Amino acid sequence: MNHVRMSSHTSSQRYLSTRGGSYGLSFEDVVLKGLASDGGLFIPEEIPSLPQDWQTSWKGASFEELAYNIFSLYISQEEIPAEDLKNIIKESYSTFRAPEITPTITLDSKRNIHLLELFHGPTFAFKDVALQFLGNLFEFFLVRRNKGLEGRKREHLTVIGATSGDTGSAAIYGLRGKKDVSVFIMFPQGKVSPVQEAQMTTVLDANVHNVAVEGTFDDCQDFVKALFADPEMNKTHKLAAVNSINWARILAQITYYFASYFSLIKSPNLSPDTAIRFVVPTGNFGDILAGYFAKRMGLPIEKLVIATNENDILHRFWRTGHYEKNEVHGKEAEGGFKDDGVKAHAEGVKETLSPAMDILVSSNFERLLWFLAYQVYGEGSADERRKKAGNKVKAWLYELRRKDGFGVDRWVLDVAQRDFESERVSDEQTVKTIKDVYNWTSSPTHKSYVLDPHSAIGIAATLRSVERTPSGTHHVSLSTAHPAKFSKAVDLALKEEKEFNFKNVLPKEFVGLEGLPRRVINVSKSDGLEGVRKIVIAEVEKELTEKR
Ligand SMILES: Cc1ncc(COP(=O)(O)O)c(C=O)c1O
Ligand SMILES: N[C@@H](CCOP(=O)(O)O)C(=O)O
Repeated sequence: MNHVRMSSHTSSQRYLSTRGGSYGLSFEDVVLKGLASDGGLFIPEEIPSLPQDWQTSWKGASFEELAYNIFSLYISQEEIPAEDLKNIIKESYSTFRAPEITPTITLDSKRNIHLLELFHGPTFAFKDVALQFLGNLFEFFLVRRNKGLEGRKREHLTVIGATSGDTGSAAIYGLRGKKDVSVFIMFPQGKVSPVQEAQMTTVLDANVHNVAVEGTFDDCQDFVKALFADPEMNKTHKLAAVNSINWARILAQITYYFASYFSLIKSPNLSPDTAIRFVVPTGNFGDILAGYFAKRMGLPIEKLVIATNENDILHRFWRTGHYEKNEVHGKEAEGGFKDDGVKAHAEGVKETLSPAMDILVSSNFERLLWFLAYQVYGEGSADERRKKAGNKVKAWLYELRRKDGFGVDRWVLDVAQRDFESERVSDEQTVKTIKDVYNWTSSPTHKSYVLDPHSAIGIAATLRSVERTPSGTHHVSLSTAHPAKFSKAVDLALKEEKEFNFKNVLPKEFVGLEGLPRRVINVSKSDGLEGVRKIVIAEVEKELTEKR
C-alpha cells in the first residue's frame, strides 16, 4: 500500500430489511443471511457520507485502497479488523488481469464517451469484482466461526444462486474448493450463452453443483427466494446468497464508480465540477444501485442512466410510474398522470441478444423503492420514517404479486427521475452499435474495439444521452462483459467486416473450454421447486458424509 491516507472508521453500521421485519443487524449477519426472513432485502440504516477531504485524500489511491476506504464506512473495525479487511481485499483483486482492476478508457474523445471496463476478472464479467470479494468474505467468517470445531459441529454454508449466465460462473470461481461451503447455481436450460454454460459446468470441484432448470431466469430467481423462505430448509441448512440480493455484492460494486471518477479527473480537460453521467446496462438493478449509493454518499454523478434491453420494465417505470410485468397502456398512476405511449412487450420475458439482462422483475429495485419511500413519505423520527418506508414497500410488492404490477404516486417518480434517466435498446440497435463502434474506433494504429452486446446497450443509451446534454458532459458507460462470451451477437454484427475474425477476440482461457468434461443436474418443469429442494438436500448430505 502506498502513502495515500486511508479512512479508519470504527462506528458500527447497522442494517435493516426493506420490508420492515428486521432491524439492527450487523454486516456479518446480513452477508451470511443474504435475504431477510420477511423476504426483504438488507440495506444499511443510513447511507454514510464521505469524509470532508475525500477528493484530496483518496486521490491517487489504488483500487484496493479505494475499496478499503469505502468498505470501512459500512463495516466496523470491531466486525472485521482493518488488517483482515485489507487482506481480504488484496486477495480478491489479485486474480484480476488489469493492474487498475477496472480501467476507464476513452472511446470517443470528441463526444467525451468513456468505457469503464469491468471484465478483467477470472470469468470476464463485472460480477467478478463483487464475487471474488464475497467468496473471500464467506471464507473469513467461516474460518472465524469454525475455529477449533470438527465434523458436523462446523458451520456449513449452502449457497444458492440463480443466473442468466454471468453470476453463476463468477460465484463458482469465487467459491470453488472453499472449505465448509456448497454452492448450487440454477440457470435457465438452453438460455445462457455456450461459453457461459461451459464456464459453469466444466468446474468439477466437489462443492460446486450446477442445476439446469427448464424455465426462465425469473423462475430460477423465484426458486432461490422460495428456498430462502422455506422454514424447513432454514432449520436444516444455513443458506447464503450470491446474487445481488446479498448486500456485499452491491457494496463491492461501489468502488468502481469512485475509481472511474478519479481516473477521469486526472485528465487536464476535466475539473471536479465537470458533469459526469454513468450509463449502466441494467437487468437486476444491482450494478446501477451501487452507482446510486456512490451518488448518495457524495460522488458527483450528475445522472445515472439505466439502459435496458427489450425487457424494459424499468424503462417503463421511469416513463410512467408503473412497475408492471406486462402492457400498461391506458392506465393511470396513483397520482393521476398518464403513461407516455412507451410500448411494453408481450407477456413474459423476451429472449434477446443480451441474455444476461433477460429479466422480467429486477430484484434490487426493491432497495431503491425503500429509499424513495423514505425520502417521500418523510414525517416523524428516523425510525418512524423507516417503518413507514418498509410498510410502503410491502404494500407495493403485495400489489406486484397480486396484480403483476403497481403504480407509485407522482412524488415518488419525481424523486426517482432526479437521480436516474432511462433508455430501452432493441436487438437491432444493439447489433448496429457493436458495428458502429467497431468502425469508429478503427485506425491504422489501434485495433477496432469490439463491444459485447450488454456493453453495446450501454453505448447506445449513451449516444442518446449525449444528444440531450450540454457538450461538456462526460459519459462513462459500464462495459459489463467480454465480447467473447457472446459470440452470437458479435458475429451477427461483425461477420461482414473484412478485418474481423472472432478468434482474435477469444481469450486463451476460453480456447478448448467447450470440449472439457461437464457436470450438471437437470430439473424439469414438473420437478419444480420440490425437485430443486431434494437436490440441494441430497448433494449437501453427500458432501458432508464424504468429507468427514
Ligand atoms: C453482462 C451483464 N451486463 C449487465 C447485467 C445487468 O446487471 P444488473 O443485473 O446488476 O442490473 C448483467 C447481469 O446482471 C450481466 O451479466
Ligand atoms: N445477469 C445476471 C442475473 C443475476 O443477477 P444478480 O446480479 O442478481 O446476481 C447473471 O448473469 O446471472
